[in-house]
Amino acid sequence: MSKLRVAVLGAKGRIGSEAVRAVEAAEDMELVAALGRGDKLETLAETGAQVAVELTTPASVMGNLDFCVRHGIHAVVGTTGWTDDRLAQLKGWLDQSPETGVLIAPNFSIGAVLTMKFAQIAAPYFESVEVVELHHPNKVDAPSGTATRTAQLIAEARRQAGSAPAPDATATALDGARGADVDGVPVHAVRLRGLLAHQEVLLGAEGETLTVRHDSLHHSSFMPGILLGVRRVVTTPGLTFGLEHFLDLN
Ligand SMILES: NC(=O)C1=CN([C@@H]2O[C@H](COP(=O)(O)OP(=O)(O)OC[C@H]3O[C@@H](n4cnc5c(N)ncnc54)[C@H](OP(=O)(O)O)[C@@H]3O)[C@@H](O)[C@H]2O)C=CC1
Ligand SMILES: O=C(O)C1=N[C@H](C(=O)O)C[C@H](O)C1
Repeated sequence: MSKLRVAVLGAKGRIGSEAVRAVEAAEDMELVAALGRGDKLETLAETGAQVAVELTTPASVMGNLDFCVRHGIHAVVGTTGWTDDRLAQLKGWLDQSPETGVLIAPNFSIGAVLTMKFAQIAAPYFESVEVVELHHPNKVDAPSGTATRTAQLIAEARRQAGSAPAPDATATALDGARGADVDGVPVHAVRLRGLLAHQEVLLGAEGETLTVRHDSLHHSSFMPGILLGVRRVVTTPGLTFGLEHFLDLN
């Protein structure tokens, strides 16, 4: 069986360098390119890359995906910063290249994917729900992509169930004190030396609370999800948003 030809973009970064090692260690994959900032994207075509693993920055990701999709190179994307406008632009590119697949995974770790699922299930059963994400202080975006997605999924679950808005009597507040409002769900971001990537979903009802917490303690937690994404994206044309779709959780 021929090996999947894989490239990593953002190969010198925190998660990118771990992904390079994971692809090199995977028996069914061959690392054909490891690109950093300033390296030519043409290398992807020249080396015959079938899948690009995109782990750069919100400022770089769109240019890289434009190139990949135009060249029929599938992509597995962990980079954050996804807005409705960006997703619409990407879908437009994919319409012009209907055999190409792109997976965007707000989080590649199984625990984080399950946290999102559990939060979605629990959200309609509690009056109050808030999300707290905690990350290393080198992270450039807030709130995290995972927390944003979690809040969107919670909001959708509550909408579908006809849940009332969460109670909150706050009449005065300093800017930011109640967090960011993501689809009506407060999301709080902590940046702390010593942390990597952590999230708590706090749910409250009369007389009880439920906390769903996940901790990524090392970048290795993201690698099985990235490798699964690479294996599945080559046979999944179009846009897939969320690793759960490749885990058959839906
Ligand atoms: N989905 C998931 O499970 C996870 C997602 N992430 C996300 O992945 C992204 C990267 O995170 P992290 O590794 O911590 O960040 P880093 O800053 O450590 O890494 C990003 C790397 O990308 C490089 N880069 C920037 N632009 C380009 C470009 N155009 N082409 C190639 N390389 C480029 C940077 O170079 P330079 O240093 O020169 O700028 C840097 O080496 C973030 O958006 C983060 O949120 C992170 C962990 C898990
Ligand atoms: O920047 C990080 O480190 C991470 N980014 C992703 C996010 O924003 O959700 C995934 C994980 O939280 C680590």
